[in-house]
Amino acid sequence: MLFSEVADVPKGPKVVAVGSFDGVHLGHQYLLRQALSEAKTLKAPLLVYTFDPPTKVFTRGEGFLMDLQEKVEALREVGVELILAVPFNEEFARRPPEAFLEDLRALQASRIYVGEDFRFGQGRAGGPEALERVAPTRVVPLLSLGGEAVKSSRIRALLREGRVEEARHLLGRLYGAYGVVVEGDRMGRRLGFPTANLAVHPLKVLPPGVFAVEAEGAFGRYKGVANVGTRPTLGGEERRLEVHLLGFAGELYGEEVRVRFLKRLREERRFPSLEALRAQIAEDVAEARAYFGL
Ligand SMILES: Cc1cc2nc3c(=O)[nH]c(=O)nc-3n(C[C@H](O)[C@H](O)[C@H](O)COP(=O)(O)O)c2cc1C
Ligand SMILES: Nc1ncnc2c1ncn2[C@@H]1O[C@H](COP(=O)(O)OP(=O)(O)O)[C@@H](O)[C@H]1O
Repeated sequence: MLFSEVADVPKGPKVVAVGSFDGVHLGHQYLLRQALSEAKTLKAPLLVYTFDPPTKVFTRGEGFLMDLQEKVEALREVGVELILAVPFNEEFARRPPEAFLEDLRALQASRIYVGEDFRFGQGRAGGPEALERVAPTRVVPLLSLGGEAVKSSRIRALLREGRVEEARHLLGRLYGAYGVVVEGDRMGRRLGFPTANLAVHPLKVLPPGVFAVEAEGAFGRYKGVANVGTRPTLGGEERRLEVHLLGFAGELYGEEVRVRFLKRLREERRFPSLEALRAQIAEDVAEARAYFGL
């Protein structure tokens, strides 16, 4: 169950895990598993109290790894059933730490779980000591992999460089994006490789480059090749995510498509001619086919 207001959450004592949980990565999963296990012992439900958008997206204009729909799905996969996602805006950011403690009291928190770096309230004034005034608080140390803490910002940085395989390793799942198929410039068909152009939220972090992907929707599940970039060969400007599905023929306009990034094939480049671009895309398809064993 998903709620957006404290008052709507069912009554009764509960374990509350608080955070932005952007990406629901391995560090988040590590924290949530501990919270779920203690909830089981206490015979109380676990509530994840999260912020939409993630606080840093709002305060620093950073991109996000997951929108609320994706986050809810990932939390459910970890076994979380109760989610409170409060809209994080100007007004919420200005709330004093005490207002947040009031929320936790109203939620009847009997245990609180936060990551080591969690701060709350205006000016990040509140920390774990203050949470202890509401309920015993477990401060979970940041999980480390490869000698570095697993953090959403580290995953965002990897993705900004197109490093989807390393991001997958820290996320514990493939990185994905989704959107409704919109009309493009109708060049794909002329090139021999029709591409579904996905309307993706402008703040969604997308890895630049050409990738072997899986694509899924009401139309089925396909392997494919995707390009994330501005299409410099065609003088494009805005960022796009386009996917060509292998072995598919049909109409996709208006369909929702979800793409998962498996392997980076190369950088996007500017080609001297459409013919050179076409030849390169044919090579990308051959490389993806080999990767998938098709
Ligand atoms: C696998 C793949 C790789 C691509 N690589 C490039 C690239 O390196 N440079 C580029 O300018 N466009 C690249 N494109 C984008 C094509 O220019 C684009 O698919 C074509 O313009 C069709 O656009 P449309 O869907 O708007 O008709 C690539 C597309 C695909 C599917
Ligand atoms: N194998 C395929 N992969 C992706 N889209 C396909 C495929 N076959 C047909 N299509 C359809 O063709 C459209 C893309 O053709 P394209 O010429 O690139 O047009 P547009 O510029 O409007 O994207 C897709 O939106 C989809 O409806």
